[in-house]
Amino acid sequence: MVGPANGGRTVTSRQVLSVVNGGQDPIIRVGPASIASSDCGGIEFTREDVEALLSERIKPKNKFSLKEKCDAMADYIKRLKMCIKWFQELEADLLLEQDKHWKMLETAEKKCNDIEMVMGQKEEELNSIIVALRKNYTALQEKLAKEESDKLAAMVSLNKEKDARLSVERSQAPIKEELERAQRESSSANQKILSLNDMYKRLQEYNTSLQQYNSKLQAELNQTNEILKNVEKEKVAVLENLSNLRGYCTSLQDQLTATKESNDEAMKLKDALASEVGCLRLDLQQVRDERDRQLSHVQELSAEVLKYKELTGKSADELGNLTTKSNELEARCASQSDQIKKLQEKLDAAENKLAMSDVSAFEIRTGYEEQKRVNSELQFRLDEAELKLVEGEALRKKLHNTILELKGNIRVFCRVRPLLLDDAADNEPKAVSFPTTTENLGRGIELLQHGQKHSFVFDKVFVPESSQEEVFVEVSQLVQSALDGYKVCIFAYGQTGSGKTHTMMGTSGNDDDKGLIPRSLEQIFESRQTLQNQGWKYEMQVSMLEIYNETIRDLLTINRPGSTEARTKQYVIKHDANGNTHVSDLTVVDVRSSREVSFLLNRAAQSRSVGMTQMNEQSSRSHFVFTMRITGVNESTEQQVHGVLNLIDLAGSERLSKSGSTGDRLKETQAINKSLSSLSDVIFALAKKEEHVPFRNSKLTYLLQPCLGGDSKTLMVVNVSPAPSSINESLCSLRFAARVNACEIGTPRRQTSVKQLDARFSHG
Ligand SMILES: Nc1ncnc2c1ncn2[C@@H]1O[C@H](COP(=O)(O)OP(=O)(O)OP(=O)(O)O)[C@@H](O)[C@H]1O
Repeated sequence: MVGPANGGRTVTSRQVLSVVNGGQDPIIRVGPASIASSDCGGIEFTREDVEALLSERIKPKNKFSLKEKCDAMADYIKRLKMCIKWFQELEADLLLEQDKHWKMLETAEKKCNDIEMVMGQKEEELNSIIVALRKNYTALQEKLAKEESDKLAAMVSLNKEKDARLSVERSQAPIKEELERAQRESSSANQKILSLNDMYKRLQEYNTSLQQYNSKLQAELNQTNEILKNVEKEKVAVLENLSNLRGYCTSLQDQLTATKESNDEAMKLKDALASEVGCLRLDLQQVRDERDRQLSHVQELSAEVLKYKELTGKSADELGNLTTKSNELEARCASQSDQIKKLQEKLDAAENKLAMSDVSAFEIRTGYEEQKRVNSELQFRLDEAELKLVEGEALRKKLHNTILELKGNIRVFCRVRPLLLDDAADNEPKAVSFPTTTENLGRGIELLQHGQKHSFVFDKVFVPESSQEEVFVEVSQLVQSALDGYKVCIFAYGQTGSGKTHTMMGTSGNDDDKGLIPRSLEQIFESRQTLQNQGWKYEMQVSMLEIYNETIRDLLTINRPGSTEARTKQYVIKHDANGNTHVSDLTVVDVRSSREVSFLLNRAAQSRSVGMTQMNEQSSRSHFVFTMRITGVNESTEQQVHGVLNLIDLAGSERLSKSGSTGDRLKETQAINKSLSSLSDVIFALAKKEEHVPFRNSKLTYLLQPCLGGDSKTLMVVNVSPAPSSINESLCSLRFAARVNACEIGTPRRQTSVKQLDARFSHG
C-alpha cells in the first residue's frame, strides 16, 4: 500500500479503499491493512464505523476507557487527516485522470463518430450485400426446391432403376448365354476382321494403284493442257495467217477488178477502133470503086478522044468539049487519088493503132490470167487454212471437254471476299487462311474455329485480293462450252453478305468490277462474231426469273411482278425427253448484242426482291436465274448446236437468330433456308447415288434438275466471308461445298443435230 509512508507516491482510490472481504459481512479497512489492525490498536471498524467516521460521526465501542478511546481517536484522526490529505492528492490525481479520461473520451468520441460514419457506409454496403444475399438466398432456395424435386425425381428413377436392375439381374442368365453366343460370334467376327484386314490391305494396294493411275491421269491432264495451249497458240497463228491471207486476197481481188476494168476499157477501145477501121476500109473501098469507075470512065473518054482524033471529021468545038471533059475527069481522078492516098494513110494509122491495142489487150489478158491463177491459188490456201482452223477448233473443243471431264463435270470454286468495315474484326485473330504448300496452293483454304483448324480443298480458291477478271478467266472456258452446244450452269452459294451478287453481277458503272454474268455475255457475243467467219450463225434468247417464297416470278414481263396479271400466270416447270426445261408463260427475248442483254439485266435487277437484313444492307431475298439459250447453225457443214447457259445468284443462307428477321422477312428466310436445304438433300442423294433424288422438293431443285442430275457442266462458286463473327456460317458453307465437290453426276452431253430447229425456248 502507498501513502506518505510509502515514499509520497501517488495513490489511487483503489489503494485507499479496498474491499477485503467480498462476503456477507464485509469489513472495510481504511489505509493499509497494518494501520487498520495494528496502528488502530487492533480496533476494527465496520462499514458503518468508517462511514460514521467519514461523516465525523464516531461511535466507538464502550468496552475501552475514554482516554484510550480519545487517544485512539486522536491517533485515528491524525491518520484520518493523513487520509484526507491522501484523498485530496487522490482527488487532484483523479481530476487529472478525469481530464485525461475526458480527452481520451473526446478522441474516443471522435473515433466513434468516424467509426460510425464508416459503420454507416459499411452498413449500406452490408445492406446491399444483404439484399444481394437475399436474392441469392431466394434463388438458392428455388434451386434447392428444384434440386429437391430433382432429387425426388432422381430417387424415383433410382427406385425404378433398382427395379430395372433387379429385373435385369433376373434376365442376366439368358444374357449370359447370349454373351457366350456373342463371344463365339465375336471370335468368328475376329476371323472375319482378319479377312477384312486382308481385303483392306488389298484395297489399299488397289487404292495406291488408283492413286498412281490418278497421278498418271493428272499428268495426262497436264499434257492435254499443254497440247491445248499449243493448239490455242497454233489457232492464234493460223487465225493471224488467215487474216493476212484474207487481206492479201482482198488486195489481189481489188487488183483483179481494176485489171478487169482496164481490160474491158481496152476491149471497148479495140472494138471502137476495129469498127472505125471497118468504116475506113468501107470508105476506102468506096473511094477505090469510085476511082476505078472514074479510071474506066477516063479510059473510055480517052478511047473516045482517040476515036474522034482518028475520025478528024468531027468539029473542033466538039473536040474542045471532049478535051475539057477529059481534063475535068483527070482532075477529079487526081483529087480522088489524093483522097485515096490520105484514106490509105489514115487506114494505115488506124491499123497500127489496132495492132498496138491488140498487143496491149493481149498483155492485159495475160496479166488477168496470171492474177486469176494467183487468186485461185490464194483461195486454195485460204480454204486450207480455214479447214485447219475448223480442225483446230474441233480439237480445242475436244481437248477442252476432255479436261473438263477429267476435272469432273460438277466443279467447285471458293471465293473469300475482303474484310469490310462492318466486319470490325481488328483485334480478333484471323479466321481464314490459305495453305502455301505446293500441293494445295491456290486450291486450299483453312478455317480456325475455337482453336481447331478445318482444312478444305477445292478446284480453285480465290483469295480476298482476287479480281473479278481473275475469277472470270477460270470460268470463261465453261462459258465457251455453251456455244459448243453444252448445258452450262454456274451458281453462287453462300451466307448472306458473303459476295454472291458481287461475284455474279458485280458493281454497275465500273468496268473492272463487272461480275461473271456481264463478262460471260460479252465473251459469248465476241465469240459469236469470230465463229461467224467459220460459217457459224447463232441465235440467242434470254429469260430471267426469280424464285421468291417458293413462287416463280418473271423478271422480264411487262406486267409488274406481283401484279394481278403476273399472278394469274402459271409458270409451270416441265422437263422434256431431251432434258430441256420449259417454264410456261415465261417471257423470252431474242437478243443480238451484249448491250441488249445488259439492258434486260438492268430491268430485271429493278424487279428483284431485295431487302435489308442485319447481315447485309441490300440482301437478295430470292434465287435469281438467268438463262440464255444458244442455237448455232453452220452453213457449210449444216451442223446445229443447242447450248444453254444458266447463271444463278442464290439467295443467302442465314441463321434466323443471326439475321434478326421478323414478320415477312422471317417468312422469306424460312423459304430460302428450305429451298437451300432441299438443294443440299439433292446433292447428298446424288453423292450417295440413291435411287430417289428429291428434285421435286423445291422449285429451285426442280428447275435445276437437268443441271444437277444430268448431262450439263456445273460450277458452284461458294462465297465465304472472312469475318471471325461469321466463322460458323463459313464452316457450314464450306462443308456443303466439299460434299458437292465429292459428287459425281453423270457425263456432260453436247446437243448437236442436223435437223430443223425446235423454235421453242427452254431452260437448262
Ligand atoms: N470480292 C469483293 N470485293 C469487294 N467487295 C466485295 C466483294 N465481295 C463482296 N463485296 C461487298 O460485300 C457486300 C456484300 O456482298 P453481296 O451483296 O454481293 O453479298 P451476297 O452474298 O449477294 O448477299 P445476299 O445473299 O444478302 O444478297 C457488298 O457491299 C459488296 O460490295
